[in-house]
Amino acid sequence: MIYTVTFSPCLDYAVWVEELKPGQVNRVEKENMLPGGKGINVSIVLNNLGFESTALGFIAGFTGREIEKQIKASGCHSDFINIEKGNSRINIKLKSKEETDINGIGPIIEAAHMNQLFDQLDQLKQEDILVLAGSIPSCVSTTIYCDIMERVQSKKVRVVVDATKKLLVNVLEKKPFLIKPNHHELGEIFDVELKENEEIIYYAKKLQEKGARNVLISMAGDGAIFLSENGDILASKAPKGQVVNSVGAGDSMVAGFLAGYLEQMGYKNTTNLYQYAFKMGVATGSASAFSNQLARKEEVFKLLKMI
Ligand SMILES: Nc1ncnc2c1ncn2[C@@H]1O[C@H](COP(=O)(O)OP(=O)(O)OP(=O)(O)O)[C@@H](O)[C@H]1O
Ligand SMILES: O=P(O)(O)OC[C@@]1(O)O[C@H](CO)[C@@H](O)[C@@H]1O
Repeated sequence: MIYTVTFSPCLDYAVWVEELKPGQVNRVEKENMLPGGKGINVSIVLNNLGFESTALGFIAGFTGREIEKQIKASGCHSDFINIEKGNSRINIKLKSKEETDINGIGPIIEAAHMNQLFDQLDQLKQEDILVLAGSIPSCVSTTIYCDIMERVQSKKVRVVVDATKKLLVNVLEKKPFLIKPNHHELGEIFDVELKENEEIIYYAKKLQEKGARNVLISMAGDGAIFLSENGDILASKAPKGQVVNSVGAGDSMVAGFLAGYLEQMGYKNTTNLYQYAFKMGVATGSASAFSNQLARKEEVFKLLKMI
């Protein structure tokens, strides 16, 4: 079974404004509101690709109820922990000449809520996959993903981490199965700005040396680079297309990678295991970027042929 954990789920309120005029009243041309948060996006895309998962995490208030309702309606399993005070975030995704994100704060997670999550994680079984993705509220320690990995360590759970800065660096010693920073986030860790593939590979290797088994670096419209635990280094350009909404492209990439990996494992085909998973990741990320909603199977397989 695959489990995703989103500490701070949200409603993503995407608005399209032809020309944004700061300091004035702007009227939107188009809008939509979808459940979001990185782990939740991974669960939704896995479901679109035909893989079951359960979305875990913390929700609160009327926004939390809407997130849960929409996730259920999409056919995903969820088992959220309810926080009594506050509301889950509404994150604004402003589409104009540039894409601007304004992400909310979200409710306070207390020790009792955290214990509930640990109780859920104790139910994980040997060989399950656990995706820890997204930011954490400031009341939670940046060792939390590492603490979770420690809790499930004896079960050989394959853990995927999509996080930034210390939250990501702190898990490396626990040998996560996969990490997926984008190239800006990779640069941020080492306080450098990364442009060339050679530089990106150099710093991605450093994360591998610190413990990550597989490292996937996404580069938005420039594609992605992958360093496998077998020592292979793969690079792919992103397929060309019309970008509609790239929110969740990175999460879709994680879901596509896992779907590709599990598909090949199902066929007991380990020869091109990571190559196929990587291609599926790129295709799924781009399928999300080229669409108003998260990637769907048909679009993914169309793009896969172009990679
Ligand atoms: N403009 C684009 N054109 C084509 N493909 C794209 C574009 N943006 C994203 N993608 C695809 O999605 C993948 C992941 O994108 P990106 O690097 O933006 O992830 P991210 O920064 O983690 O995004 P997010 O946090 O919004 O999920 C890319 O490697 C690429 O395959
Ligand atoms: O604030 P975080 O947790 O880092 O990111 C949250 C978020 O930007 O990530 C997803 C896209 O990856 C969106 O659905 C959501 O709004």
